[in-house]
Amino acid sequence: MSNTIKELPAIFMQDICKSFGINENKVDALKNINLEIMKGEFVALCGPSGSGKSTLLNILSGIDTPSAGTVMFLNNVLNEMPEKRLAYMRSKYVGFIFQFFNLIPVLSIFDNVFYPLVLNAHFNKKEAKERALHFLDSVGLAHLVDRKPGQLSGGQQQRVAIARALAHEPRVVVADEPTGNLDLTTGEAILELLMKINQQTSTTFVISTHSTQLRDSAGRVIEIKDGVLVHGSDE
Ligand SMILES: Nc1ncnc2c1ncn2[C@@H]1O[C@H](COP(=O)(O)OP(=O)(O)OP(=O)(O)O)[C@@H](O)[C@H]1O
Repeated sequence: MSNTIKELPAIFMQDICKSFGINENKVDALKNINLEIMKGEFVALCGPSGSGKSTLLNILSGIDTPSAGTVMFLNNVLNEMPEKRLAYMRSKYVGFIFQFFNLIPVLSIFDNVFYPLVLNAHFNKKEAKERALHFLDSVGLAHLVDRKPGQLSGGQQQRVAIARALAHEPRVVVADEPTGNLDLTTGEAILELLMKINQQTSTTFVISTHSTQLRDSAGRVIEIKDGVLVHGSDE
């Protein structure tokens, strides 16, 4: 008998369906999705506009709940979890990166990373300060911490968002078109940074993208079309 114990996936989805609206307005955004993503994977989620990428990311990270099926995140069943525990799971184990950065414009770069650590991840102020400075340094922004987001380039703002997403050392980073608002060269630099972090920390990355470069570099490509996985699923 083999002694090999199969590693549990970071994310497991079984027969996931998600519908929005009712009657003639009903949209079946996800149809019977089956998917496993292992710890440390770097996954690109590709598909045309409206194919269900954001919906899939929202469900696997506990932002939204499925209409049917089972979703497990780090061995916790998410679909019936009370919102309070879901919020705890998200703040502790997930880092989010968005297309439009979602930084708070009135706060400094430092405070954009520092406050979520104190308010959401419940670090004390000393540790939050050390972490904020360390992660801003690791994305090459130590010299800009006193600026406001509006005083940075798009690529620099996305680096702040990456530092914010990583500063609590999440198990999974979910990025919804992180290079979608950046020029090609800046997008490539951001992609390289994400891949470097993935290799150094074995944090799991799930990234929705239209970028061919990201698709070519990812460890695995999952393709979705009209709410159905057409490539890269577990069936
Ligand atoms: N809150 C909602 N209410 C109603 N319909 C929704 C909602 N969110 C998404 N949809 C619909 O679900 C389908 C999938 O949308 P989703 O945003 O997941 O696509 P996407 O692949 O991320 O698109 P894009 O690349 O343009 O961001 C679309 O038909 C969309 O109109």
